[in-house]
Amino acid sequence: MKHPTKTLRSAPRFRGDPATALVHTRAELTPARAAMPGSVAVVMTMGALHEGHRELLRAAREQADHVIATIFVNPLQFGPNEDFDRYPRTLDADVAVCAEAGVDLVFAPDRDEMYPSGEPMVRVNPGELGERLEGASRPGFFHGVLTVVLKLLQVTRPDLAFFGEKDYQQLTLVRRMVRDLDVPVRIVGVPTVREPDGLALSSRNRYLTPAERAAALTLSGALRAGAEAAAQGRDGEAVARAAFDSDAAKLDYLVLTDPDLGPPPAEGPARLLVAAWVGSTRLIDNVAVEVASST
Ligand SMILES: Nc1ncnc2c1ncn2[C@@H]1O[C@H](COP(=O)(O)OP(=O)(O)OP(=O)(O)O)[C@@H](O)[C@H]1O
Ligand SMILES: CC(C)(CO)[C@@H](O)C(=O)[O-]
Ligand code: BAL
Repeated sequence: MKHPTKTLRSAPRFRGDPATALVHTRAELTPARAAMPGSVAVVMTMGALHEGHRELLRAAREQADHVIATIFVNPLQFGPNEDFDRYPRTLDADVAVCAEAGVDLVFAPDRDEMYPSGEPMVRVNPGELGERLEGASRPGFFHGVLTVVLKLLQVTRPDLAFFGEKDYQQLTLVRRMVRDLDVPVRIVGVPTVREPDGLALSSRNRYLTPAERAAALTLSGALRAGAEAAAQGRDGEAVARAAFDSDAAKLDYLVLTDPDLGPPPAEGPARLLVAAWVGSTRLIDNVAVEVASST
């Protein structure tokens, strides 16, 4: 069911849709945001929207009076040899998804709008957690992510902001940033949406050939095996490594941690995380684990 939305009179309508406005500049965003009474949620994306993003939008729609979606492929978080140029850009389809999900306002700035002075001199430092896992393979990645997340929080001024657990380290660091820097917003994590066969939805899945799509199942398969083993008191990380098919994909990391990405607990809630290359595509995934004591 489409949730009712309140019309914002001060912003241009997307293709005449009465409920969803599309804006590209802060000058347009500011009055449209100011015209939103009640609570506001933001869902930040890089576009190429899929069912995972739809779940974030649904959760936001349920928990706030108004929803703002942002669509911006942030150059600051891409390394020099990464896929910034290749990243899918499907704005028309994305705005249609947002309209269908009952989003009030889509903010889709270009690079100059977000970074009018070029590369920002001042950036958010994610600390040592930003150097591990994703940060080890993608130097500067979390500086870029947290900087743009903070900027988008400043311009949208939401009460709630929704992030997917698929990017678990990102979610963890956004929570830390908000706490450490006293940003007045509540961060809401949304469980990972998967294909029926277990593959975590990701915009980068579009890069996969059919053979690579099949090979990519080794990520979720290994996590499942590891989680089951840990729940039975066995070494979840070791079992997951053994289950990972290194002919199908090239492993980057596969680690068991505590829920805050610290050392793994002997017992209780934990997280198992994986990153791997499938052909030229780098994919990540993770699951919640309940470690049973081995004694
Ligand atoms: N399968 C998913 N389930 C839940 N949330 C998701 C899923 N995929 C992405 N998200 C969330 O959507 C938000 C926007 O992510 P983004 O636009 O980068 O999509 P993505 O699929 O993660 O792309 P990429 O393939 O580049 O990693 C993030 O908070 C991300 O965690
Ligand atoms: C949070 C985010 C939109 C910042 O560019 C991006 O990292 C993403 O899509 O997960
Ligand atoms: N999905 C997180 C953003 C990125 O991988 O660049």
